[in-house]
Amino acid sequence: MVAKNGRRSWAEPYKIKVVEPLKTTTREERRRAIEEAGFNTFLLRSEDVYIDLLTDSGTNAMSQDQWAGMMLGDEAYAGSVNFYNLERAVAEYYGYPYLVPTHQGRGAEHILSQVWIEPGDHVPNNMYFTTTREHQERAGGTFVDVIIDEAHDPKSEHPFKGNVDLGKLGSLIEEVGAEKVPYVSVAATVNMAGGQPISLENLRAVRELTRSHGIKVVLDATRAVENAYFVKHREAGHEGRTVAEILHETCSLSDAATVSAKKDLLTNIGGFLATFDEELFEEARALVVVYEGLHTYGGLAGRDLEAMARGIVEMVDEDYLHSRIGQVEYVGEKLAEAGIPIVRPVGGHAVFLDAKGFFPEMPQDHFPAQTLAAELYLDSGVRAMERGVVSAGRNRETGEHNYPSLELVRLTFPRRVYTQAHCDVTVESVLEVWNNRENVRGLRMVHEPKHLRFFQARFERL
Ligand SMILES: Cc1ncc(COP(=O)(O)O)c(C=O)c1O
Ligand SMILES: N[C@@H](Cc1ccc(O)cc1)C(=O)O
Repeated sequence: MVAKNGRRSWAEPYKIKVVEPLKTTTREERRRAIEEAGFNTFLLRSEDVYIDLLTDSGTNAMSQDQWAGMMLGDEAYAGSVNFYNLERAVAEYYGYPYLVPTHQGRGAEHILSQVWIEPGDHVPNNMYFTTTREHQERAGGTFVDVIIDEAHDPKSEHPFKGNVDLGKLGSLIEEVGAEKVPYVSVAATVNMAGGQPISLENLRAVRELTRSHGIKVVLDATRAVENAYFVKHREAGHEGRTVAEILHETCSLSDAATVSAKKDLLTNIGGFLATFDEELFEEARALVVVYEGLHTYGGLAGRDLEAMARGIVEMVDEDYLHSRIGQVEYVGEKLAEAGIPIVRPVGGHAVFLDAKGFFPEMPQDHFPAQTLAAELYLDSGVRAMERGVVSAGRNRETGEHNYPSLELVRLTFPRRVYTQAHCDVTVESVLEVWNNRENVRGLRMVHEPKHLRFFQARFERL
């Protein structure tokens, strides 16, 4: 990868002005902390964490321009100037003329699902995302996975593992009837598959196929900028375009988008639903006041809306993106060189460790990925996230665990936060756990919440 100015290095195009001290802990302190947390990294206190790779969501470092914008927050209940700044930025960079702000991504998913899904409908997705599927099912829909098979294979080097399998989509429409498919839910990039992109060619084909049936396309554009970066660098014919142009075209192939602004937009909170569809806009505006707040703030402060508006301008800066994706790739390549099983190719926001590769003998209901995340924390205080059977939850009909083929641990990189030395410490710790993997026992679940269980489930050692 070569940056705009011809640099090969992914060195950061910014310098550090404010620092937040990190605490280091002893192994004994970490043992106590992870036991108290029921071996669930979501239940650790962040002050007990050294390098926090739990998520890239809301954990970004804002720029001086964003912080300056925070001081210009217009905290009016209605018609804040910051809302109009955001509306303008969304229209310019994403292309959608209609905007409904929400407190974060799942607020937008909730409203969209309530408006467009009827009980008995089927909603095809390029793999599931936890909150997206939850809202689709709560609205009475049935989630259907239509991603290509390669996405379920950690070793496949397919450059666009986020692609929709048009055969699977076509069969679903034939089987249940187009009137039972309100929209196709397309994520760019696909979080649970390893931060993998969808190609523009595939998205265009999805658009063609659905148009003839009157089925809408909804983009989960949470990491659509990172997706556009991959399109530029991996898809033939796009190398000469800007990421901003590719983002615009991506959105133009959808009817609406839900966005968690806590990722691409380089903020700590926020989200929105944006659309070309005036009818959806009217209905969403009517619902947002019930669940989130008035339609010009959607549960956010004026200053948050301003940080989002300014983040939109920064997110398409290609030197920034080169460094952001380059950092994740650096960690992935170091791990791969050392023979650690990871999801290939390395995705946009995270490196995913293949827990089945670490513990090939461990049954999936002993929670290999949950176990691996706990071991990593114990070793160094690096916090990662389980993305396997715990995250997949239970089948609503049979009550059995859903057993996903991917049993992963996600090392997720906040934007503009950690240095190369932090990356090196992380790699060393993964290698240490890898070298000691034979002595590790799995876990038993002792507390299981009803919804999105991975957030609060508790475990004990077997
Ligand atoms: C792909 C994707 N969609 C939707 C969401 C939901 O966003 P939020 O956490 O802001 O509610 C997230 C993260 O949660 C995500 O990664
Ligand atoms: N979207 C965020 C936060 C989140 C994490 C896990 C979830 O299953 C849901 C939301 C992320 O991917 O990190």
